[in-house]
Amino acid sequence: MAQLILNHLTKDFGGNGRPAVADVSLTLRRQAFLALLGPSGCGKTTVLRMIAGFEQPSDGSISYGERRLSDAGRALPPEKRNMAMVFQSYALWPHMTVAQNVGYPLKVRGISGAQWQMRVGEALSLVKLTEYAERRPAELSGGQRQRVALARCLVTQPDVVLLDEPLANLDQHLRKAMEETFRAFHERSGATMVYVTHDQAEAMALATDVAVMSEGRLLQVAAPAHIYARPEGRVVGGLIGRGSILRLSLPENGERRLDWPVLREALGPRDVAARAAGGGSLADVPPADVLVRPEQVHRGTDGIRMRVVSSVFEGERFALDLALAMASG
Ligand SMILES: Nc1ncnc2c1ncn2[C@@H]1O[C@H](COP(=O)(O)OP(=O)(O)OP(=O)(O)O)[C@@H](O)[C@H]1O
Repeated sequence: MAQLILNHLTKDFGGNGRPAVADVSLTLRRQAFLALLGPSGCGKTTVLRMIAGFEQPSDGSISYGERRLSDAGRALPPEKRNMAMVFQSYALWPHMTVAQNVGYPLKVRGISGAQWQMRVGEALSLVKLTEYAERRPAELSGGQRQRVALARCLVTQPDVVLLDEPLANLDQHLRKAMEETFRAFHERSGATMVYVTHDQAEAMALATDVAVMSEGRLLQVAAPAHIYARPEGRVVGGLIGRGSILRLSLPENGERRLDWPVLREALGPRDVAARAAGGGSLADVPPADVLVRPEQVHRGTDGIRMRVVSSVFEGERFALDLALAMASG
């Protein structure tokens, strides 16, 4: 089965700073749904644009199965890649009806008549817009417009669908509903999807794989549950899920997962922590980053004292911001 392969992909726009994308390698199996996540300016859109063929790599290559799509020497034009891209701005033709917008890529490919009707009808039905076929984009809500853009993508039966923050312009409620549409779209189309987002909750909800980038580099790629449980380093730990990262001197026992007694001692006075290390002093042990998730914090008699800095009502629960006596967060 064909795979999308990024091999040491690099893009340098020629400024004085670091490359926009630096040495990114990634293999995506067919039907994977990759969420590309990271802070603003980390290179997500540039990766997407290179896959689509709108930018040429400065180094490295992109292949789909055996087929080389681009490298620093040559690049297959976007229309020859059998990919489709969905933008934040929808990019619909205002003078065309919904059906004409959806069917436009078929028309460009010379498909008309009954075949055109059937494929447009199927695509509209999938995004639940059959009744809106004759409307114009101006007569639709933001969510409906985005569904038209998705349907237009679906009719071409692309191998790869590239989505650049497709829900960024929608309100929270609509985003949730659209996540369902994306899931159905993914199942139905069987395409490989690459989805750029700032929103880690959205990424976790939709993706089969999450890739985190920072400053042009790929930091970690893993399934959502894995990256949540075992983020590599401060940047990924800070981006994925909620939690606090504490800097603590810990006894070196090679364990990544800490039992509460060990953590309690590390949070306590230094001489107690030193005992946990086997009698030596922890003063020389370089501090390590310890990620604590909200669901791992329990109230009990065996605990340590914390101060409630703030309490925010979130519907089914309160979110408390807690401060330790010795560390912030
Ligand atoms: N055409 C260009 N010419 C020069 N520099 C560019 C160009 N496109 C992007 N860059 C730079 O490359 C870096 C990465 O940009 P990119 O748009 O890929 O980031 P991003 O992660 O998608 O950001 P955001 O989440 O804000 O959209 C940025 O520093 C940006 O200024």
